[in-house]
Amino acid sequence: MFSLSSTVQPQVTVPLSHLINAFHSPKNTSISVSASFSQNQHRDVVPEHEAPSSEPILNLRDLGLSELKIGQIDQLVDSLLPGFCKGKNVSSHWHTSHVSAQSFFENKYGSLDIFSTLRSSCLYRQHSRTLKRICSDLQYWPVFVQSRGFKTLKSRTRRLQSTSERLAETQHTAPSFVKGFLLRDRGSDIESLDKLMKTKNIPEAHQDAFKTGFAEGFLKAQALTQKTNDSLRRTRLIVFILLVVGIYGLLKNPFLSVRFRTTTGLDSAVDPVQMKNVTFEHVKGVEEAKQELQEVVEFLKNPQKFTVLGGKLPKGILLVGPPGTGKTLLARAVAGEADVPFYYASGSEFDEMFVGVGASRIRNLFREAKANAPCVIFIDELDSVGGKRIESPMHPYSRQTINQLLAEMDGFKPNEGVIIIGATNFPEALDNALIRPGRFDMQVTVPRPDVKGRTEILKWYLNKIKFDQSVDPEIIARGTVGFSGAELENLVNQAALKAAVDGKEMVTMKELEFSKDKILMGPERRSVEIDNKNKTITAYHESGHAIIAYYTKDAMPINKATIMPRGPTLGHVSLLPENDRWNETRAQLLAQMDVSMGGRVAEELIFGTDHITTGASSDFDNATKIAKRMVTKFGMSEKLGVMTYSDTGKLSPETQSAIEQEIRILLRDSYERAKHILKTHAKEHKNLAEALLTYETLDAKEIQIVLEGKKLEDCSPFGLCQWPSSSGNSPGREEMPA
Ligand SMILES: Nc1ncnc2c1ncn2[C@@H]1O[C@H](COP(=O)(O)OP(=O)(O)OP(=O)(O)O)[C@@H](O)[C@H]1O
Ligand SMILES: [Zn+2]
Repeated sequence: MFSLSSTVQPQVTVPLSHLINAFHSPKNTSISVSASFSQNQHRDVVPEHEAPSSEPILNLRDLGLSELKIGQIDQLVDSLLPGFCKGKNVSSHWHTSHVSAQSFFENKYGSLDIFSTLRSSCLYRQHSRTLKRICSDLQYWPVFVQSRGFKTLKSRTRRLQSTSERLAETQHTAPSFVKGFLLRDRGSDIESLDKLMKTKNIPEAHQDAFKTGFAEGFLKAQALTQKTNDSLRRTRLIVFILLVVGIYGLLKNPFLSVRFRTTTGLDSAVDPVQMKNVTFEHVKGVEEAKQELQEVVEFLKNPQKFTVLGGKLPKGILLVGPPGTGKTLLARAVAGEADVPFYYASGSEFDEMFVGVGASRIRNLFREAKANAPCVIFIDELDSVGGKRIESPMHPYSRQTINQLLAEMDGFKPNEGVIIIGATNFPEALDNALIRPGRFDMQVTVPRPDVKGRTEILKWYLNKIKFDQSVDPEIIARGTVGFSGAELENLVNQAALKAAVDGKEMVTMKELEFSKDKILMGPERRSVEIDNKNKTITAYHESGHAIIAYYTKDAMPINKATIMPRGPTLGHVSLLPENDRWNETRAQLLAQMDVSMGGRVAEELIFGTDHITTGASSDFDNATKIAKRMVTKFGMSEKLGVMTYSDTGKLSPETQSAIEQEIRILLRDSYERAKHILKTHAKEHKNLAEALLTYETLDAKEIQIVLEGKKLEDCSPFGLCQWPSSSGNSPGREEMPA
């Protein structure tokens, strides 16, 4: 007797000892997968003498029986059950057709149709009903459904053939560990042997062989389960190693490690950076701040010099100033000058949603720094960690973090060699406890650079690029009031990019002016189609501003006039103060108002009252602001006297109307002065507007040439004209009326 167990394709498993006697020696084949059975279900049916654990278990295919012929099956049955086939040579209709059916099956599936082979055997012919039922049941028997874990297998009643094909395919393509998952024990799906034999009415005589077959299958399944478990264990080990390597890689990646650090708090603060390459030489235009920090450098270099006299140096230094003025650069320079480690931390790194994470980062940072003293700890955006200790849903644990910072600052001695430099744009937002003596007790202001500082910064960054000798950094510095060091660096960089785009070999004033205007007013809008009428209005409007600026003594010198649309404007005139203005005189304020009025006055004089445009609104804004400040803040109105009026909404109606009256008078007078100048210089006004229509942009020298009545085309680059000095104070300037 033999039992059938199925794998990828139906296989027949028989007790090996019987088979070896009956047939030729076994062949090894590639993969043999047997159905797995529940150990609990079948352990009791394994005959001990039949299944020694050392005996290799093979199925028909292992034994080279996939090419089983009918005669061989009969022979097999005969050897297993002597006399079983004797005298039972019953002819069958299968006999004539099985060869073609079998070869068809082999052609189509590349393997033997074991069922048709079985059907042709004497076993089948003798017990056709029983075996037919077994064969047909086996096609739906759950033992075949080894890929039940797959969603593609929709029901238990799927046909054996398709299941086998699918599994066969998976076997070829899937890696071994997947196969392990595929072939996991499905014991609960398998009917017990006793039950099966009862329901299938197996004759008494055949039951032993059936049970033996089952036992063989069971042992086979056990061997397979062992193999699967090994492969799973190997897979888990590989996955674990990959995971460890992956996490290590993430931590080593600088960008990711920062992210990791900010989200886990598992790190030990930051790695120190040696700042040898950044010194005070790299920081320009902030001389006072550098001088103040020089003594800190001395302390870091030679702490004994200070401790001998019993002096104490501040533990913390607070750098206060607008963004981009070089606070971080200064802190780096302190570490670089002293040649000590520099620990950088941004306040926002300590701002955490999770309790204790921010505080633990502070602890780690200070622990590392103390271990490496002397050193500099720099905390950027100090206000985000050391802000006033208020409970807020946005920063639920800020109180804890700042307390930790205070504790750490108290926890080391002043002369321990750790200097903490904090930077903030909002010193007023800092917690008072943080700025008391003993903590951040030294405050250094880092302001926006003045014209001298800007010139130095521009020169520093110009020296890093190729620039033409005609470039005058001071002119750019004068036109960049309020620019920070970072903005000036950006200006030079943008000029270099522009020169590269235009295919120039070096940066000239043109590119520097271009990038300045771009930063101040937005990019050029060359693509904007402006009709001639509007262009003409713009040219006369801008010339109006330029003429007033040129002929008014206290106005700032002109730098440039253009009718190239840029940002929200259709054109503009830029004026350059000779120096940064710390104070402005009444005459200078009135001159600024007059220059603002020049645009509208020009429109009115040239095109008539009915054709004035909306283009002067920002000019009026500007002029009105100046007039209002003169009256309400600077005590420059005779009628209202030397008094400030801060909240004009709370003033009496009389005072309010008096203020309005004064402002109106100032603006009206300004308008009249501008009108007078433009009427007086109508010819120059016209020449300048036409030059602008022709050349689009004119610089200070070109404007002066036009206003002196010369033609620009006569002044070739070969020097036919004498360029006037660039001081900007034209000889034609009129005295400002009082
Ligand atoms: N005074 C300066 N001299 C030279 N370069 C400067 C100066 N100020 C700023 N820079 C340039 O601008 C960059 C940014 O400056 P930095 O980060 O030091 O400014 P910050 O004051 O710390 O700004 P924030 O307050 O936004 O942190 C610097 O790396 C440097 O290249
Ligand atoms: Zn204007």
